[in-house]
Amino acid sequence: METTLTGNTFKNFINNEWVESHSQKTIKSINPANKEEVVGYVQSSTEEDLNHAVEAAHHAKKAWRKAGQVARGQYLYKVADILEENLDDIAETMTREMGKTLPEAKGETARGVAILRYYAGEGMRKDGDVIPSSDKDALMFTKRTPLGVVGVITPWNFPVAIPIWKIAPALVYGNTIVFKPATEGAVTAAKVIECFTKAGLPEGVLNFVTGSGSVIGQSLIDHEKLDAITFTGSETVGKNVAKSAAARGIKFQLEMGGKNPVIVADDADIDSAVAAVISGGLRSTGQKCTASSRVIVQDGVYDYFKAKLVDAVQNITVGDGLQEGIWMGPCASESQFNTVKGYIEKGKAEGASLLYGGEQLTDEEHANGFYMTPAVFEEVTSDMAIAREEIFGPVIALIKASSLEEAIEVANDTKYGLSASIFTTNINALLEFVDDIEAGLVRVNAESAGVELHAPFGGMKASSSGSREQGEAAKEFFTEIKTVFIKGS
Ligand SMILES: NC(=O)C1=CN([C@@H]2O[C@H](COP(=O)(O)OP(=O)(O)OC[C@H]3O[C@@H](n4cnc5c(N)ncnc54)[C@H](OP(=O)(O)O)[C@@H]3O)[C@@H](O)[C@H]2O)C=CC1
Ligand SMILES: O=C(O)CCC(=O)C(=O)O
Repeated sequence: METTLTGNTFKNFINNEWVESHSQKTIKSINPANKEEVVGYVQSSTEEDLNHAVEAAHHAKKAWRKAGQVARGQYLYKVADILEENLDDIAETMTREMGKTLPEAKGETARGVAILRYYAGEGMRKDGDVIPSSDKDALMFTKRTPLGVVGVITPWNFPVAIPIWKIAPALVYGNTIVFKPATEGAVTAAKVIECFTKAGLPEGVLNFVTGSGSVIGQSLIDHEKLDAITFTGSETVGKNVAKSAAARGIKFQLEMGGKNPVIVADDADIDSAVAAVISGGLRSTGQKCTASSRVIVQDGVYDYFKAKLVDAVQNITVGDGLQEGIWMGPCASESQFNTVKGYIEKGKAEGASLLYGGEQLTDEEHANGFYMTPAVFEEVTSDMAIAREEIFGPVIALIKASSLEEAIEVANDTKYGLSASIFTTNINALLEFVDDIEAGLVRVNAESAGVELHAPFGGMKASSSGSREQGEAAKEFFTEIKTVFIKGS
């Protein structure tokens, strides 16, 4: 990739220029597979940098709104092509920066390309409806209008897909942006932003500022010229984002944690259920908000399912995600590794039984990385921390249930409600599940993770702020509706 960015130091992008922070300081991003390796340096930005970015977005908003939806969509087609040309480099950077395996990183980057093309197409779709007026001589219609300057705060676990599924709809519907990525994924994010910049967006339309969440993130939300904020990350930070945004009366959208259940009924296809729990629970080292973390198994198949699951988990290869043959990479950071380790200890202390894994790998090949073997607990009860709190790591908790009703009750016994899945061949059971489960994503004979870019994405209860992202749902957040009534004089 051409270096509008210098070497492995990545700058902020403000008003169409790559600029250093006023702090003259950078933050080091390291490889979780090998902590000795520096992936790059990003700017440790100040409030002053952030203010420049918001001012730039504010000045650009009128012209961008007036550019029209069709023209805005055309930019996104260009970005998609540029991202596709740079897919290998960006995917490799993602693997080196946050640890997911290269095939997963390539898949995610390709998904970013597809999301861009989907929203590019939105450029040519309707932006309002004609509604018959009770006055026969009048014309009444709705017209969608952008919110203005939108703040985008994203996590590190999908450093390409999540920023794109927020930025692409925000842009096509006419908003300008200040984007603050997770520090842990900021080098990858800078490379994604470079694809946008190469498409020739007008000055100030897309601004990129890296730095500490508590400084840059909070100042962004509190900025008087910010018109809306979209956030994905932890529940703790999300709640604070909501409080600050509500205090200022701006629109906000939050996607936060999950404690996603998978029910395995007595009549399930056990091989499919095992494969789905492994993929849903352990892909990306369990670091997905949609990850399967509680597996509620009916007692008729419990022992058979458990034996097959443990057998399959034992075969998982853990290592550097850039290497062929590695199925699961390291935890994304030392702090994430310590969090997971803490939950393994808590699980044991609270009386759950560790069937397999949960061990730090310290041999020569793994000594420099944040590697943990995938863990499977049994005898887990709903009151234990490992059954209640989002771990965001490779930990599966098995819970036994004696009936479908009990399984659904246990599944719903959580403050979260993002994704839930059931494995059954009984139509009545699946219909009951679809009806009774408290989750935004309801999956039958499919893993709890896995998101379709053109379908609404989001959760119930503490998982989201009630709104949905992606597909057509994005339009609801990134626009407001004007109802226009016109009568000739
Ligand atoms: N739902 C999901 O998809 C995700 C859930 N999580 C959950 O959160 C836990 C912790 O992960 P973590 O990365 O620390 O998540 P955070 O919620 O801390 O980070 C998410 C984003 O918010 C930013 N941020 C941090 N503090 C503030 C603040 N006060 N105001 C505004 N923005 C802020 C972060 O910046 P910075 O990186 O600079 O701190 C990052 O860009 C995980 O273990 C997991 O349970 C995490 C990631 C994704
Ligand atoms: O399951 C997925 O593909 C997306 C999950 C997600 O959005 C997240 O973990 O933040």
